[in-house]
Amino acid sequence: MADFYQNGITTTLHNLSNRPVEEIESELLTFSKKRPLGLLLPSLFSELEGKAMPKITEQIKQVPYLNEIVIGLDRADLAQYKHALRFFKDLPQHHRILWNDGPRLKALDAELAKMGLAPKEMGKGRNVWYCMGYILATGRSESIALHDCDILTYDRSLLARLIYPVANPLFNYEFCKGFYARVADGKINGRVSRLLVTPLLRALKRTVGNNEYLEYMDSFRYPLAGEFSFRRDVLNDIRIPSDWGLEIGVLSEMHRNYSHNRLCQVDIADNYDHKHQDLSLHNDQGGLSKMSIDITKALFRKLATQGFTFSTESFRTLKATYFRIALDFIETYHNDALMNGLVLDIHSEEKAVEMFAQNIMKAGQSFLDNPMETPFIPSWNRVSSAIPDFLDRLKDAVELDYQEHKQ
Ligand SMILES: O=C(O)[C@H](O)COP(=O)(O)O
Repeated sequence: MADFYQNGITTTLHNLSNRPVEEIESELLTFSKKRPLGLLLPSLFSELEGKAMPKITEQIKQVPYLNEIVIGLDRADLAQYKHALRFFKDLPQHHRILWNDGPRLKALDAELAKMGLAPKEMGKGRNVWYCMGYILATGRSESIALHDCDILTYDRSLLARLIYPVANPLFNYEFCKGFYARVADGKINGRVSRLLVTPLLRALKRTVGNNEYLEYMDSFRYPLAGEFSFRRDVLNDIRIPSDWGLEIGVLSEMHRNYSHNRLCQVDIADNYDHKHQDLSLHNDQGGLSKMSIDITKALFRKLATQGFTFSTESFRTLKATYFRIALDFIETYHNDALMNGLVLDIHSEEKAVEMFAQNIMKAGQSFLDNPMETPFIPSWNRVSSAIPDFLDRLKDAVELDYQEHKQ
């Protein structure tokens, strides 16, 4: 059971009563008559063959209130796309799969690339972006939830709690971020969130000075959660990064576009486990190392748009401040773990913090070397203004793929 503390400037909706999921779902069903509800699932083909996705799909089959499910499928050849069509076939809700590697969607991507409008990197950001365009094109959903496809502890109450704040017509939220405790197998996980993001935000507050944006970011209990929900109009004017800065980038965009009372966060699960990546200590092009660089750059870029100037010296100071704060956090997490009978390996935590500290310098250097380089994908408003019928053709391409290959 959680407490009811409101931390910082973002409204927090807690789980104070463990309401039965059926009860929430029956409310959602009523809401869905006024605000049709959708679900966006960005997935890799390999996730269909993993442990999490079959269970997630079984749970979603029982969800009564969804008007549309949009699955973005990455890294699938034709046989794998057909496999995916079979995999999702029994979903009772209307659903379509964006076969991102298929010839039709690739041709559309090439058309955008010619005009400098296509995402520059493959990955979850790109996948989510195309699915968002598709949702705009179908107009079938008014409020939409998005969650990762590697959640091992998935239960359909996660979805119900995630979508509720943007589904209830009495609420005025445009966007809602999920949070949970990433505790599994007797361990406290969430290494990047705990050991990089929170201490870095605290260090930035100390070095660049207290700033409303940093306060806002720090008020999210799990800023890296891949789970969030939003009203459809959010999609027109959002610029999302195609790299690992996606989650931070989405929060930053919400900060730019809406006032605080339109944003909230919600407790969606008692615990959460997912696929864990390697730290990737010796290769900053992969694993949590690349993730930490992308995330740090996303924060620097946002602060630069607010008029802050950075230099090698300021990054050096930031690194030192971060390092001290992060080491103190390890002690806090360790004590929390001990009291709860959990395990926390101080040595691996310190190794992670040392790597993140180095990556703050790398992110800083890369920011100084290439100030104009951004991973942002253009907003759908911009694409539609350049190519007015693009969204319709995206919708048609998804439908043609489906009609051609469904069995
Ligand atoms: O949320 C995070 O911090 C990263 O996704 C890493 O998570 P993990 O430590 O649970 O693998």
